[in-house]
Amino acid sequence: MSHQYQMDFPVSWDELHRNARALSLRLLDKGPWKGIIAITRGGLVPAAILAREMDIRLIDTICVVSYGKSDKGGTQARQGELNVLKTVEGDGEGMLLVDDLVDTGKTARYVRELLPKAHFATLYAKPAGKPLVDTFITEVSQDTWIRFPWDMAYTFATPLADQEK
Ligand SMILES: O=P(O)(O)OC[C@H]1O[C@H](OP(=O)(O)OP(=O)(O)O)[C@H](O)[C@@H]1O
Ligand SMILES: Nc1nc2[nH]cnc2c(=O)[nH]1
Ligand SMILES: [Mg+2]
Repeated sequence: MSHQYQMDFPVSWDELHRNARALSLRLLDKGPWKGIIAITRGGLVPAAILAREMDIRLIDTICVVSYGKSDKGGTQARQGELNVLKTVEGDGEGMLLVDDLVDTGKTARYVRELLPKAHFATLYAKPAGKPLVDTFITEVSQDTWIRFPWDMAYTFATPLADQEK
């Protein structure tokens, strides 16, 4: 987590599932959809839940790597380049483009340019990226780092009274 993030926002599997179902409900009303394009890797789990809820069988991916990883395993401020490993054909018409979140909007800007007619949906949005998303569920502040359940493990928590001041 880089210094620009002051707050930690851990998301449980239950919470993620609930949010993904809420997103499905919103998107069902806006369909019909031909298929889903998941933005790897973060969009993969949300895409699987949406596909199940909306009975969508056609799932494609845009595979991107964002450079600028921090030594804590998090992602630094998005100054780095996007390395595109796989893209999709067409203009995205009738397709749902899915990611877990928008932060600075760098990834969103790239995929929107690539697929201008796709409907871009995320579970979480921060203010800088929000204008680039068509549908999202939960807004968090720009200085919040979201921790997804696939990045976490159950571990011992030191009692507050024993923690160093
Ligand atoms: O709005 P931005 O500043 O572009 O940030 C948002 C992107 O960052 C995260 O992906 P990341 O590049 O960390 O890779 P991952 O999905 O493989 O974990 C997240 O899944 C979004 O795709
Ligand atoms: N896990 C995670 N990845 C990100 N990439 C950009 N912002 C975030 C965030 O808040 N959490
Ligand atoms: Mg991602």
